[in-house]
Amino acid sequence: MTTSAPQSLEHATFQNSFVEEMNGDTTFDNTPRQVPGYHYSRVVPTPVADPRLLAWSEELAAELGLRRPPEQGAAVEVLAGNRVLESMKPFAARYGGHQFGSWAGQLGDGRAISLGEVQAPDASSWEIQLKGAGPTPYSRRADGRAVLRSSIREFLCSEAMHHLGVPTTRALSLVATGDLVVRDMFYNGNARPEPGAIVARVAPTFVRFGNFQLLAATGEIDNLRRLADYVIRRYFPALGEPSPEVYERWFAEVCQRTAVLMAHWMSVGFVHGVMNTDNMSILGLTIDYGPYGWLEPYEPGWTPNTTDFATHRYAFGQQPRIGLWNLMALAQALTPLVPDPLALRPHLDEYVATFTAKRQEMLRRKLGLTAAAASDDTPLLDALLEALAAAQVDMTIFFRRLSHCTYALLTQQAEEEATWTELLATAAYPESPAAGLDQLRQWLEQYGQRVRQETADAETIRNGMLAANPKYVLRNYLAQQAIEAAEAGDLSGVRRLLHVLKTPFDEQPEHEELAAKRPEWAREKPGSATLSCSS
Ligand SMILES: Nc1ncnc2c1ncn2[C@@H]1O[C@H](COP(=O)(O)OP(=O)(O)OP(=O)(O)O)[C@@H](O)[C@H]1O
Ligand SMILES: [Mg+2]
Repeated sequence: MTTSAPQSLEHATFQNSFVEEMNGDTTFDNTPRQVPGYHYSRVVPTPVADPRLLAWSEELAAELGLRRPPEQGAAVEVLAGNRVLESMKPFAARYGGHQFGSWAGQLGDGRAISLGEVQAPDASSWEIQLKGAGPTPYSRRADGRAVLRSSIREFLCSEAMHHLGVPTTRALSLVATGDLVVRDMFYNGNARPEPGAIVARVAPTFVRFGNFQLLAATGEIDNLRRLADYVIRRYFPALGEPSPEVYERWFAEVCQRTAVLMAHWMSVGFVHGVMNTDNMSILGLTIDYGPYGWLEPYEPGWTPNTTDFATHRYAFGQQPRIGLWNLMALAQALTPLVPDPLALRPHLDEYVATFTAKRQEMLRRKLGLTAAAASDDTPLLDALLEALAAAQVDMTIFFRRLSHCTYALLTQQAEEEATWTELLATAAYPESPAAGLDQLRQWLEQYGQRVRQETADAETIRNGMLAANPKYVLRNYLAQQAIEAAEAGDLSGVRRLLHVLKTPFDEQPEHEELAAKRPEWAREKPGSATLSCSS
């Protein structure tokens, strides 16, 4: 793919670096089993009945130099796994992981099948992976498939996160399979057939913490080193040729990237929902859009994942801590590669420092504050997070409105007290505690004093804030409404969200209703307020 004219996917030439450089199980036997000694298993996607293109990411396709295919035809056959190109060597990766804090042993790609890598016009290399493409040796007792509702969620959120500036795997296409998939959505004995779908995901690599963990756990140290060397040479070339010192620097880099990722999630109100170590990208990307959710009322203890209701291990406010826990698990796995395992420890402390600094920097941007040597804003920022948790206002609306209110304050367009009253009324939910709203009002008064010390003009401050506080995020109820319509054959909701979420920082007045607070009906609604891992 070196020509500049976009080409159709079926004419792309794939490279297969993972397959060629790693150790592969080439039995092509999909019997669920342990696959010791290997990094991956060669597999072939299982064809589906009637693949049709439902959605396509124009921006990602442009980056990859690909042309939008028609609804049916050769390219869609590739995106559904019905057609394997000659240059492809599809595989399922072998990995393990800690699930909800417990070591789960071998997991692996049970329904994701990588097709290989394509080279973009800018010479960057991108792996394309089909999620829901059929059984692999890692499917355990499951079917290797994915349903339409979870595939819509993965497709939309991957692209929405990218346009918000959050590091993430991408989604190129959403394809309906024409097959039915049986799922018990809440594991309560109500299994039903649902339409199946496949998302083509795209990332430089999908290697996870769990790939390393499994090799360490089974004592496959040569394979562990080989995987680390592959990842470092291909994805962290600036660190130099692999050596014990380079392994350490690489771990430090993974800590940094994970810290930055956590700061991004906290800044936009994203709750991943299943931060198991098999869902942690070695590149620091958001990976696996399962039972995720977006904070509406600001509640640090909130998670949409019903599987996690007992412990709230992966609740919004826990995420930075879990990032650290997961990095400790990765450090444990990498100890055979470094002479002094204790040498990895300081990088875990650096994770905390990087997260704290990045979080503060992002919060200051959201508030229109520049780092002033004269004032330490830490107490103000900490007090904001406490006040938001006490008031439980809508996070996205609060910050977006604040951008406009700050402008009004600085230009003296409105009286300060009235400005804050309007802001709180706009962002509050019926259940927002009155005492919490008072606390947030007091915080706003302190903030008013602080922001007046900024030297930039009001318009610059407002524009900076508007570029840091999105108007549109993939609210839980909006995704659910689009899914229900899509299941009834109407894809306009999916397409509209895809379109609006491309420019989440723009006003887009014609789409104002997609910026609305969660309606009361959505408060407890399954699929909106609550989700499970059944997908
Ligand atoms: N329907 C399924 N068929 C086979 N394996 C599955 C299925 N659903 C999940 N798995 C496997 O169960 C494990 C944990 O699932 P999890 O929900 O984290 O992943 P996922 O949503 O399938 O995928 P990914 O992490 O690739 O986005 C993984 O090994 C995954 O491949
Ligand atoms: Mg997963």
